[in-house]
Amino acid sequence: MGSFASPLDAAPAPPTAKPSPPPAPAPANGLVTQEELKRVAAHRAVEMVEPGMTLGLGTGSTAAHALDRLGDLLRSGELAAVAGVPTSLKTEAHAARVGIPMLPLGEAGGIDLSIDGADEVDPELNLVKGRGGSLLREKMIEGSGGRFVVIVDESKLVPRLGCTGAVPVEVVPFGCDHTLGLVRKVFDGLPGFSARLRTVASKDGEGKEEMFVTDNGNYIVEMFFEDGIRGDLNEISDRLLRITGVVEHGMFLGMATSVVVAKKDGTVALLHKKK
Ligand SMILES: O=C(CO)[C@H](O)[C@H](O)COP(=O)(O)O
Repeated sequence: MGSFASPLDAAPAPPTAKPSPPPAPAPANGLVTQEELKRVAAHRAVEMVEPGMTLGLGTGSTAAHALDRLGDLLRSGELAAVAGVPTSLKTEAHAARVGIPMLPLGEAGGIDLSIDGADEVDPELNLVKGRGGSLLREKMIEGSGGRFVVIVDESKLVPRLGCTGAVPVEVVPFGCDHTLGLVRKVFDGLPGFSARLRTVASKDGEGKEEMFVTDNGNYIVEMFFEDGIRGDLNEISDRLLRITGVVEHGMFLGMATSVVVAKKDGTVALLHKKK
C-alpha cells in the first residue's frame, strides 16, 4: 500500500481533483438505470458521515460513487477532517484522485464508519462480497469495529447467499490446487456445487487465461451453488477457515450494521441489523 498523507495535512483537495460527473440523464423509457440506483444508495450512506470520522472506503462500482461524493463534499467544504482507510489498491488510487485523505489501517486508531457495496445481501443482512477480489482487506477494515453500512441496488437482495454467482475464497498460491480440493470436500456430494480457481484474460491479448491475483498476491477459489447455500453459514465459514491455505472467504456474516437499498420505484429502504 502506498504512503498516505495525514488528514490534517491534506485539508485542501489536490488541484487535479475534478468534481464527480453529474447523474446520468434518465433513459428515454423512464426506467432508472442500475448505475443511478447505485449512486442514490451511495449518496444516502455518505449523509451519515460526520466531521472527524475515520472511514472504511469500500471497493467496487457502488462504492466508487461514495468516493466521488466524499471528494465533492470535501472540496466544497461541506465536510472536513475525515480520513479514509482504503479496502483495495484501486480504491486507494480513486480516493487519492478525488482528494480524500487516507491512513493505513494500523495508524487509523479505529474505523468509525465503513461504506461498501456487496454482491449479495440475505434477509439477515449477511453478505457475499469479493467478486471484485478485495474481500480480505474489506473484511479486515469493515470488521474492525464501527458501523458498516452496505450500499446496494435492489438486485443484490437474495433469499440465500450464493444464489446469483460465485462465493469467493482467497487462498495462498502455494498448493492452490490442493487447497481447491479441500474446499470441494467441504461440500462433498452437494448437488450442483462446483469450485474452480478464478482466471482472467491474459494481458498478452492472445486469448489466453491467467490466474487472477489479489492485492495481497493471493488467488481466488470461486464456489458455485445451484440454489444458494443451505445450512449453517457459521459452521460452513468455520470449516473453510480451518483449511490451511485458505486466507479468508467472502461470506460476511453478521457484519453489516445497516443496508441502504435503492429501489427501481425511486424509494430508498434502510435495513438495520436485528439486535
Ligand atoms: O466486494 C466487492 C469487491 O471486492 C464489491 O463491493 C462487490 O463486488 C460489489 O461491487 P459492485 O458495487 O461493483 O456491484
